[in-house]
Amino acid sequence: MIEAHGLTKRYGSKTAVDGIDFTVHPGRVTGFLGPNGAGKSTTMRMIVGLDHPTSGTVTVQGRPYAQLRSPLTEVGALLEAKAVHPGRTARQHLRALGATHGIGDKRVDTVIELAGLGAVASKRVKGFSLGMGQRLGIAAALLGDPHTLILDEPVNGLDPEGVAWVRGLAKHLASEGRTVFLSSHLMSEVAVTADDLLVIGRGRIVAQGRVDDVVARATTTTVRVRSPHATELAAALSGPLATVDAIEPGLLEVHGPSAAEIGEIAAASRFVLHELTPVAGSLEQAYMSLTADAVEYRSGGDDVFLPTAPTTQPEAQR
Ligand SMILES: Nc1ncnc2c1ncn2[C@@H]1O[C@H](COP(=O)(O)OP(=O)(O)OP(=O)(O)O)[C@@H](O)[C@H]1O
Repeated sequence: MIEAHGLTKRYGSKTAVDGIDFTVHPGRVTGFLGPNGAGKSTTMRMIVGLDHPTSGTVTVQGRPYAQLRSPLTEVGALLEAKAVHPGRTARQHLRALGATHGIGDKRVDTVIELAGLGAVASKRVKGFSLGMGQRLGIAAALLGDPHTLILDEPVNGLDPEGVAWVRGLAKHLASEGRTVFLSSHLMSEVAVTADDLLVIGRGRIVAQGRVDDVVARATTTTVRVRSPHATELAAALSGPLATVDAIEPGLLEVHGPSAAEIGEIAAASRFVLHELTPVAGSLEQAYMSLTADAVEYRSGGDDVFLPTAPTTQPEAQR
């Protein structure tokens, strides 16, 4: 379990993490989401003692990282800025790490195989692709068979097989009762991997809880309604509490009332329904809505990619 109380980190005048409280539970995968610069890496670095809080505390199994007796066997971390000697091979790197904790070659070989690095274990790390480097970082995090895993963007640079591997691995580790805390910008991946969410924006927690609950609170459920009486039904439904979009002839998307309420209204007017489907909001929609006010580095609009309109008429039209 990871617990933070009033956790704060300031760099000069910049408050990277602003007095946050959260709990990351064992036996679950917790996704850590937030826009660029929101404070995710800083928070993770504080959990593993690479940064010191300006104020507040963060503990793993009730203790600050610095007080853990055998850190590598208690907390495994994959953080972006990892120190890997480029001249070492993957196996040498893992053996050197293991040696600090009395972890033997057998375990090193196990994590090499687990991470799919068998074919390149004797190659120097400086020749590694981004994805191979990620796999090595994950192998290092697993080396001590820790009860808590902190993974900062673990799927960054991985091929589809690697992404699926991380997904399965995270779920498997959680099913063994371990605490798995991972950050990602890939909403589709988090949606299928995480049980819980912690969403941060500008250094503050903007949402936390079970994925389904966070999504349900941050989005509205839309109901797809197919009916030969769509036009009349749309008129009957429209009001201050409902918005109705006509998608195509005979198909409506209704925002506001529940499927049951729509069914009742349709029945009262004897409108036949061919479909009545609640469509839950997506994690991406929830994320966009939760962090809308917290995005510091926003992309330009679509128009920046579009060619500018010609200022002169083409020859043929003159
Ligand atoms: N060592 C540092 N010195 C000064 N400012 C820092 C330092 N580390 C982080 N920051 C600032 O703290 C804020 C939070 O950064 P952090 O890297 O934690 O964000 P993040 O959520 O991990 O972002 P990303 O998704 O882009 O990785 C940013 O404004 C960043 O510029």
